[in-house]
Amino acid sequence: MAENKDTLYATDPPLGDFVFDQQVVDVFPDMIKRSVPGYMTIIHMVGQLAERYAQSGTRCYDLGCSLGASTLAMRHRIQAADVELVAIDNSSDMINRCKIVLDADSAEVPVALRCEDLEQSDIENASVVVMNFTLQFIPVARREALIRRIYQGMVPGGVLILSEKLTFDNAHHDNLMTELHHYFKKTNGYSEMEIARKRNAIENVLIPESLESHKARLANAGFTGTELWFQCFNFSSLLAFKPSE
Ligand SMILES: Nc1ncnc2c1ncn2[C@@H]1O[C@H](C[S@+](CC[C@H]([NH3+])C(=O)[O-])CC(=O)[O-])[C@@H](O)[C@H]1O
Ligand SMILES: O=C(O)C(=O)Cc1ccccc1
Repeated sequence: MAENKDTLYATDPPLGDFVFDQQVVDVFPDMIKRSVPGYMTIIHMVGQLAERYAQSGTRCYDLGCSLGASTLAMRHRIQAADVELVAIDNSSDMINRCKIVLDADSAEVPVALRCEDLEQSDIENASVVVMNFTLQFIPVARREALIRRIYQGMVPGGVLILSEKLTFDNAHHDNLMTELHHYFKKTNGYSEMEIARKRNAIENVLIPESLESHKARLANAGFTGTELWFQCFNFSSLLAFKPSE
């Protein structure tokens, strides 16, 4: 499928709050690659991690799957027998396009695609759960309940891969990371105007937290061995484990 360039914030009048609608779907692969440093590395490693941690007879979840990048990476690498992938997103525009992407792929692991609010979804018998830049869109006060439900739905020895945009408690470091991220976007062809408008559009929608807050929440829910395995500026990915019995 041809990849359309993201020019959503280049045109007047500027769009309102950011939503995952058809306009975003049409440019999403280009948008996320030019906006999230390390995105392709993280997707590649999600495949490797799923290969290692997927257990026979269990499910692997992609929560906030968008166009299914993590689902496809897992589907291409999982070797364990009798594994089902479950890809969930609450944007029907995303899910409709994701179905086309998955149908065009011939790998064998079955995928159940669900258009659901992941705060209401059943999560059961999961050996791998991926939340790749999705928790950041859930209201902060409801994040703990969701992380607990994920933990309850996992099998012993299961892994959660949690990728998030971060804030930093030190205001100087926080500004620096934001500047470095914006410079990354500039080098990827976004204008100062596009960067500023997108920043406004996501301000009330994408709420980043500190690494310490994420680690504390994961520990409260029962996860152990939480490690930061990837960071580029204010974009990160964590591994968290449900202990083996
Ligand atoms: N409550 C919710 N329930 C279900 N889905 C939701 C909810 N809230 C937001 N979403 C969905 O979470 C996704 C977040 S994008 C994930 C990228 C993908 N993981 C990727 O690896 O390419 C990240 C980004 O664009 O920064 C969108 O598709 C939303 O519709
Ligand atoms: O674009 C940004 O500035 C971001 O922080 C990342 C992002 C990527 C895709 C959708 C929303 C936010």
